[in-house]
Amino acid sequence: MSIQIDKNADILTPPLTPTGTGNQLSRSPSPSRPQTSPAQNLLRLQTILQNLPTDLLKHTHLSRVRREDPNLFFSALNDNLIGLAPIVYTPTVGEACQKYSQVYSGPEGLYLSIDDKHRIPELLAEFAQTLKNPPQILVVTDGSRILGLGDLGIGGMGISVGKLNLYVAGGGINPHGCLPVVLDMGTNNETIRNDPLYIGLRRPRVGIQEATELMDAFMEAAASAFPAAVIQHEDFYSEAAFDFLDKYKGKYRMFNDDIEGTGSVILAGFFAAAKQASEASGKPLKDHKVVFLGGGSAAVGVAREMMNFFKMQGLTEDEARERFWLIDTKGLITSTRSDVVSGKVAAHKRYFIRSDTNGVEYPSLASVIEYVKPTALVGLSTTFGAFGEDAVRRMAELNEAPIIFPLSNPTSKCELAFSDALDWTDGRVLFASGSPYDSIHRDGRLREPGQGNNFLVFPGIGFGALQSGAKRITDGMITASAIALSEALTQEEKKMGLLYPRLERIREVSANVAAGVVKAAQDEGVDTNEELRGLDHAALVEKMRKAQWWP
Ligand SMILES: NC(=O)C1=CN([C@@H]2O[C@H](COP(=O)(O)OP(=O)(O)OC[C@H]3O[C@@H](n4cnc5c(N)ncnc54)[C@H](O)[C@@H]3O)[C@@H](O)[C@H]2O)C=CC1
Ligand SMILES: CC(=O)C(=O)O
Ligand SMILES: [Mg+2]
Repeated sequence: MSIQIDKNADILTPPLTPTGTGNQLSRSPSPSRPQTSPAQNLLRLQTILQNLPTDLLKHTHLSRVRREDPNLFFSALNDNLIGLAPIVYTPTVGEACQKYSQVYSGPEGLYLSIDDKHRIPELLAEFAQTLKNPPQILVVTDGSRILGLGDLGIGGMGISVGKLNLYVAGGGINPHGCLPVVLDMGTNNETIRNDPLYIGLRRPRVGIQEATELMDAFMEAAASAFPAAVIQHEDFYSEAAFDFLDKYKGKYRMFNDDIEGTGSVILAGFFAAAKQASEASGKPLKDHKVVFLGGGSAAVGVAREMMNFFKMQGLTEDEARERFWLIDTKGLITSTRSDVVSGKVAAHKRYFIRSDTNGVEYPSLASVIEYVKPTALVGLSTTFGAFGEDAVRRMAELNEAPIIFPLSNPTSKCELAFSDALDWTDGRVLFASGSPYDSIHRDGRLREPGQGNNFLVFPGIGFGALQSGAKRITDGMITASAIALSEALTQEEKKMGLLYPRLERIREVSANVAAGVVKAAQDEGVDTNEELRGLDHAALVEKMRKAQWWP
């Protein structure tokens, strides 16, 4: 398959109208068309959504609305983000990616094929000419690890679109500056490959060498065609994710959302949770012990970023690393495990290998909990229900306020449901999941689950990088995004014991995150926007708020 360019829908939304407002609502009404007001359109859309029987149908209907009338789509999202985020994003976006070819109704972004790897610059230059506005944010995936659902091939386009929906709704990026991209490198998922409706390449996924050739060409051509844009890498399988991040981070204005965005959001939630847990136990913050179920891009990215928590408590790097225990399908990652001894263990796991287990192996979560006696459990294992009743009850015996973050997406892959977490810990759990759960009334009190999902930071990271004109997205900018998110909690939210700010305030929170990112870019000397220099946090937040796009 070659590049697909739809000149009317080549970017998340249709092109701008001649009046430059980019939406249908502002067009002069045609005498032959019935009149309808924006308020009526919004009410009509809400009514239609209420009457559609499944979340997938709501998702596909909303996708169509976004392409036809972005102003209406983003009005609806802003009006009810809590209700619609689970439809346009996780969990429903997972099903939409799985069934992408079955419900496909037209191009939503840029589809590039491995077959075209030798003419990527030419294709991107041609594509750039069709755009009325240069893209500001590109979200690119190869579809190889979509949420916890595995290789979905070209269906990965759905996740690029979903992320950009939240860039607009949550971060205030102009939708006409959003470009979703999927790189079609084949797929190892035989079910979708054999589906007669599949619209991607019907062949096994290419190896890492060929994938890197396409990525090299894409990164170079995208940075050249859209020099001001931020490029977000999304849902690459873990080995590729780390390889690409290491290779491009120092060269292009890019970041990896699963490694760095997730690292940031979980560091922020852990600041709040560890403080509450230590207040309950009387134990120092530096004594927290964190067990991860999972050793992929998300787990290693989060553990790496959470090292900053312990360094801030005065620990050295080696001491901070000692606070983490990572479990993968073969058990606790130890220096004596056979794949480690033979050198076969994936490179990204090596940093967290435990070499203090005296030759004893810990093959299961239960055995690691007994050995470590952790204060926190983090799930990034793609395994539904992996935090079972015994493990959770044991965490509640060991801790006054156990920290349990089942973060795998979508809900069908989540390690622990919120209701079970409350039941099995007598309500003492400090909880955050990757996909949303409803609040629960318990013991006369409303318990609100945290949503530890990178959507709380990536819009601010991208927006801050854009506004500061950052040449690169540094580690310091990522950590600053986490600190800004944790500091965005209001007194009332803290009093309620929340780990994250409420979603209703996402625009304000994203402006705070972006301001933190801008300041870090300035401190690290990678910013180019001189106008923002010398401003304090409040003034930067004000600048970010004013720069946000509204429907
Ligand atoms: N909440 C959030 O914001 C985010 C959540 N995630 C979620 O994290 C999950 C993992 O993503 P990646 O690390 O990129 O995937 P991955 O597939 O590379 O990693 C999964 C890891 O879990 C391990 N694993 C699988 N089953 C296991 C089991 N039963 N017991 C112990 N370990 C097991 C595997 O060995 C592997 O190390 C996905 O579900 C994804 O949706 C990813 C990014 C952000
Ligand atoms: C949230 C996200 O980025 C993921 O689950 O992959
Ligand atoms: Mg992701």
